[in-house]
Amino acid sequence: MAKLTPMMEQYLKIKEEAKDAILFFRLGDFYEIFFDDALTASRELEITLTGRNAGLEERAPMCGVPYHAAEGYVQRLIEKGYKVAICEQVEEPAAGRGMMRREIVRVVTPGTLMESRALGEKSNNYLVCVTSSGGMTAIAACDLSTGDLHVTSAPDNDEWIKGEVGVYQPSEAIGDAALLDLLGTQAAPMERRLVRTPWDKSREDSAREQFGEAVWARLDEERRVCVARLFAYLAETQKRALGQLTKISVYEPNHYMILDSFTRRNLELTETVRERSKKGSLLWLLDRTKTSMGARTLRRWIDKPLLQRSSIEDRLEAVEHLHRDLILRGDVQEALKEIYDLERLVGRVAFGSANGRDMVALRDSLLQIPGLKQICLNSGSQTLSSTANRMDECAELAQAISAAVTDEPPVSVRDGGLIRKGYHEHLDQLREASVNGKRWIAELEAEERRVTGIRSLKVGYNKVFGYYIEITRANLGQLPEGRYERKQTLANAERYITPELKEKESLILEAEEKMADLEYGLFLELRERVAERIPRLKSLAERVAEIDVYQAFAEASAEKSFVRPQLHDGYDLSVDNGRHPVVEAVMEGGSFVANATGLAEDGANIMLITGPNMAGKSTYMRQVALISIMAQIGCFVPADRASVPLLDRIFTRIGAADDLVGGQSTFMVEMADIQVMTQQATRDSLIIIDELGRGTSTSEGMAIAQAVIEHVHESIGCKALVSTHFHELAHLEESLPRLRNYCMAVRESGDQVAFLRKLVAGAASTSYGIYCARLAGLPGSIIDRAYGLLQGFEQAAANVTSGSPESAAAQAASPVTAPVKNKAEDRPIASKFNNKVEAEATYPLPSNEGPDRTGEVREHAPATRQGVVQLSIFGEEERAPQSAAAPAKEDPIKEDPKVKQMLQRVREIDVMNLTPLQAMQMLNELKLEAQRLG
Ligand SMILES: Nc1ncnc2c1ncn2[C@@H]1O[C@H](COP(=O)(O)OP(=O)(O)OP(=O)(O)O)[C@@H](O)[C@H]1O
Repeated sequence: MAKLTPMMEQYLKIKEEAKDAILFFRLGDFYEIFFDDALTASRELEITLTGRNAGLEERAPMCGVPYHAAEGYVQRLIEKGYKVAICEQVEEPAAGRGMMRREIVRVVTPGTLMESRALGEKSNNYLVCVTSSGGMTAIAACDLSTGDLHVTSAPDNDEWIKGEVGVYQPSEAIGDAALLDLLGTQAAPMERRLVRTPWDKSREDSAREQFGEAVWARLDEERRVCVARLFAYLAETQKRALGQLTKISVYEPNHYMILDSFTRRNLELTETVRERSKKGSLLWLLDRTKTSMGARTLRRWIDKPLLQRSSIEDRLEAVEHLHRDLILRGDVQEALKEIYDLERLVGRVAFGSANGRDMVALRDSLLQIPGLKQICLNSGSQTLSSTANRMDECAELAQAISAAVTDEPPVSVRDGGLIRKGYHEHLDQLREASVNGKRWIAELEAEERRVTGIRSLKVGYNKVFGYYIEITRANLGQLPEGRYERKQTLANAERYITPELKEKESLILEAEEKMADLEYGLFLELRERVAERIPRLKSLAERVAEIDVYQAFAEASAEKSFVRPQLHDGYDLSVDNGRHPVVEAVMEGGSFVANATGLAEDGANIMLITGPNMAGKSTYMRQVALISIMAQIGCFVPADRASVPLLDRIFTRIGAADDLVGGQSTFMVEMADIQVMTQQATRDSLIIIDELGRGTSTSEGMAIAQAVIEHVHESIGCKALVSTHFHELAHLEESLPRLRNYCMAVRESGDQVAFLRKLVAGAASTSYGIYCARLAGLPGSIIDRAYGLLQGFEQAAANVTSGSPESAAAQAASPVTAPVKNKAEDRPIASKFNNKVEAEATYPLPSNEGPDRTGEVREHAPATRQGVVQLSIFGEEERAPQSAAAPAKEDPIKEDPKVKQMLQRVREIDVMNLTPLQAMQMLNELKLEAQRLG
């Protein structure tokens, strides 16, 4: 039996502790990686795979990286989603002893990075822990690099978990395995690849000790469970004190507007849908922050709009002052510019990696605080004053750093040059000794040249021999015998020493070594003092970040002509000349067309928007949501005037963001979203659905769309914006009193169509789909063929008889605004719907009039001016004709004998007993008859 070498035995023992990580095993100047880890690492890092005798029959696969370059390699593995365990030698090598002790000193994971290029300056790097207990799910999110720790909980609910975790865009998740699986299927909305580790170890006692009894006592049970597990993970991976974790911010989910991850993406709050880049998002537009802390806070605010009016008003008050007063804004910006990333600094102090330069940066930042505080106190803004009053200047800390640290310290903290003269007496003495020694040596050169007469004689230094006197071979003859001791012979020169020189040398070296040690010790003392003030520094950082976001809002609002929104506790949402802030910003020459919005409790709360492709429907609907979000984060809004209620939630179902996750079809994704919406929307929510009901057959899509709209209207009662290509749904305005039709105006001239981007009352009647296809540059042959086919379809629809092709049947069915299946199904409609059925015919339009008989809009006059026969089958109950439809009913055209005759025909049909196919045939007969009657 082969026997493992002792080193390999040690390796395998340690590897047991870090099974899910790649183990970096320190051997001298290298980290060596063995076995499967070596196969992975050599592949991922593109480093050579070798082998090492392990005492086994075969050599163990091995690869390695030099320890001084390890950070970059670790980094690359983390970015690829691995964890790395760093194993060091934890005792000095000594002769005659057996194996040196080695231990894992830290496990680096994506969610626990402390300092690396992967940490975006302006974004947090979160590790989340998700646990469920007693019917409640708790989520804790921690950014170890800044010391942020948030925790919340809610009754178990998959949608909530996915949405809430999505807010943090974590790079790593731990906790209950089942919950992690849930996150896995929703990986798409996350910014980065999510590394998941099931984790059930808990350290409640140490967590309680860390945050204090008082804080712990206030946490609900499920939140304690979650934090204790998170804490165990951090303790086991970091293996050091976590001084930066001083505070738990506990929040209730219902204190913020709820935005699920799809809505967040659809509205492009922090990244765009297509490129997933910050550029082009709301965050990008508003980010005028001057500090990294401010930038991270802005992102958090955008992700969590507030629901308490007073808190929003406080923010708006500060923004208003900074918006109005240019000088104030300028002063605040100047002060902020000099403030360093205090949060990350605090993280590095706690982690033990802060160096002299960090201290200088901290000092310079702290020196800005009194000035910033004064500016805010004099600003006249209550919010700014109260924030300033809560700012702890930490003046004694700035002083201590100033007194101790030189102005330009080196990167390393081990090699001296850190501590200022006059700070420490013994250090000054050592320095003096070293300086004197060096002066003596400098003088020695001149003196010996004089005595020997050798002008090229020089005193030099190297690491191996120390100080020496060097004389070139040519001058050796001049050197008096026995003056120096020979030390080293070079090709061209001899090097000598003298006892006195060696004496001075040891003085200097000793002093220097002592100085470096002493300086390091003094620096650690200072860092310790900073560490004691971490909680104060962290809350100072929060205040600074807050002020930074206020000025960013003010700056963007001034530049983009936003106005302060009026918030109220009521229902109605009313906006004059609202704009989409980002679309407007990227459009040249101020050509964005502003549009009003009015959604009222006693008027209409559902806007049904029809209109051609490319008309601006999605932009308009997103703009309404963005205005609400901007108001609720405390920013001014892109409008001439906006009066907005507090929305508890925004749901969006917008086509462009369709990520076909987990093999679901577009239609299934849509239906799943709608299901969540119908379940969770309240009266105070806003629903946005773009192109409701697409993705399935026309009649089924339309049927679903109508049913959903009716449900929103009757059962939820919230504000809703719905766009659809089913122009036939416009009739809903007659039966649903709180729904209004709108469309995007279009001007047709010849075969040109101009999109006016103006929202007007009334319904549109064509999609200009083929026209848009032409704009998109499809070949002329395809466009011509499409127009030809369209005509054919329309013709076929008009002539359809029993057994006709399905496509034609679908076309023919399109005017049937009822969930009639177009596949022949023999049950009568009545048995299927089992309720009141009503039939009605509409009549030909006079040729010079658009469908909008009120005459408000002429520009979207449709191409189809023939009459349609409409057969409506309503669900559940008979709906009395609504007042909105009344003018149409009294229309003199209805008195026309031909029309009367048609209406009579329709009323005679026994719709209740028709099968869907029969209904369609009947419909077409009616159409033909209408045509015959002219
Ligand atoms: N109010 C506006 N003013 C100026 N340009 C606008 C406006 N609204 C939209 N646009 C421009 O029109 C383009 C199309 O807008 P949008 O995507 O909203 O159309 P849509 O009606 O939803 O189209 P589709 O039905 O094809 O999705 C946008 O990319 C934008 O550049």
